[in-house]
Amino acid sequence: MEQPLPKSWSIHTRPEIIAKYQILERVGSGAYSDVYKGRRLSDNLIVALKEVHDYQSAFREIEALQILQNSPNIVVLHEYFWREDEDAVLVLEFLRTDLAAVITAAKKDGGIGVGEIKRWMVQILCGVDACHRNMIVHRDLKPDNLLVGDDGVLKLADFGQARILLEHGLVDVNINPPPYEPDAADQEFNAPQVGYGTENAFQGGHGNEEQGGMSKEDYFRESDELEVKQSSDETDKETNIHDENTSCFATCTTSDIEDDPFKGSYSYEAEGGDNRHGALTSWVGTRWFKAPELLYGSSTYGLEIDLWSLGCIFTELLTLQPLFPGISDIDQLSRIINVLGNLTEQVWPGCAELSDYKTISFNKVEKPIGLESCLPNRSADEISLVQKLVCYDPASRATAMEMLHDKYLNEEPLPVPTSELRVPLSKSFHDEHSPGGWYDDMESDSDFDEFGPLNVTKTNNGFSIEFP
Ligand SMILES: Nc1ncnc2c1ncn2[C@@H]1O[C@H](COP(=O)(O)OP(=O)(O)OP(=O)(O)O)[C@@H](O)[C@H]1O
Repeated sequence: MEQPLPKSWSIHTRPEIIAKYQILERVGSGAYSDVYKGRRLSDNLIVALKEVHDYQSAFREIEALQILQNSPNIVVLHEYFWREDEDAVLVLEFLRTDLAAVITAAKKDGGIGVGEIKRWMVQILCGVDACHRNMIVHRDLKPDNLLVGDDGVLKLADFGQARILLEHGLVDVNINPPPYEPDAADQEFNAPQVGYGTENAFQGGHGNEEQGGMSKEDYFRESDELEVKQSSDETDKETNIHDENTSCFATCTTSDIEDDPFKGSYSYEAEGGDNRHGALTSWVGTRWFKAPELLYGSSTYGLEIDLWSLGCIFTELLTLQPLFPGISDIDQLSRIINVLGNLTEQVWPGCAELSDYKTISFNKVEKPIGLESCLPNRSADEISLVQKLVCYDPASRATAMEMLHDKYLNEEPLPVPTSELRVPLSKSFHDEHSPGGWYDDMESDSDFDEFGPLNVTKTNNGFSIEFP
């Protein structure tokens, strides 16, 4: 009988991984992961090895990527390694840079041409459309999570916060067969199998953005039907805040001011397991790209939160500046209100039902500055494109599919071919995309990283680690 592999505490000592991959330098880390460049020993293919230290994040990323594998603008998951009590390691296609680096480089290079902007937008929209057709809400769209290859192809990545709002079969039973057969142990959560998933596992076919058109109404109605209300208002001490930049007074609860940095960016615990029909947490996403319904604590949001983020990303492509660079959740809302005006039932019927609507109130903004002021020197079509996404009422936001048909993207100057996109040679460390700068400063979980690549060899007693 085959002996089970010994459990290891680091990617460098995982026999099943080092048997297939040479682990090269660490190329990035996030709140719950470390990412290494790797080389597949069988054919020298360069890959990214993403070691995910959080169970739920790993679960969600694998599940979403399995469904989206046929989509050209979604990062390829070659295979994954996951055994009980160990971190999951995802083997992803390696993409050298990202849209944040493109924007940073463009600041030095005198901007991005309109044809280039349009090609970036089309690629982002194709990726988001693929997600939304499969009822996957990404929940953390931002330039850093839009990876770019040397050939200019852009791919959505970092699905650690993604949620599937419907069972796959409900979208279209014929075109979206379940990507895997969970074994008995996994059925409770309908989880990706803990074990090894390989490219072969994907051959059964998955949701494809080129198939299975749904009307916008169906697309969103099905999402709406799943929305579940959660009343989790916690009464807290009232405080007045004055935002210097926006001259906007807010009355709110103290819980927001003593902003837990994690609240602004990540939390999975609030949702528990993978209860697709349960309430959703509003503690997702990165603040600058966060839709107002999330900032007001909604637990009943849908795919539209991604559309708001898209509007913020598109504005940044057009102006090379973040649209709403808030320094706390209250500051974030205050900036939005200064631009769009006060949030009322007139502009968004039903907004008073948002869980924090009554606990956060802003003084009346007599003259909102309007999105056009945030897009100086941009055309009316460009402003209108952003306005279709950055609007209060989620139901009014244009879908990714509708945006792909937008006049702006289909008229001269047309999107340039991907091969003509200027791709920066290296990935800059773009602090401006780190709200508060806190997560770039976070220490890595990997104890080896400070020492660079290590020589790890198997001995009779375990492993020998040689520091260079
Ligand atoms: N496929 C890839 N190819 C190259 N680099 C990658 C790849 N995936 C991730 N990275 C790098 O690793 C970093 C962290 O990855 P990712 O954002 O997926 O992890 P995360 O823990 O979910 O991060 P975050 O805290 O930003 O949500 C990325 O910013 C990127 O620099």
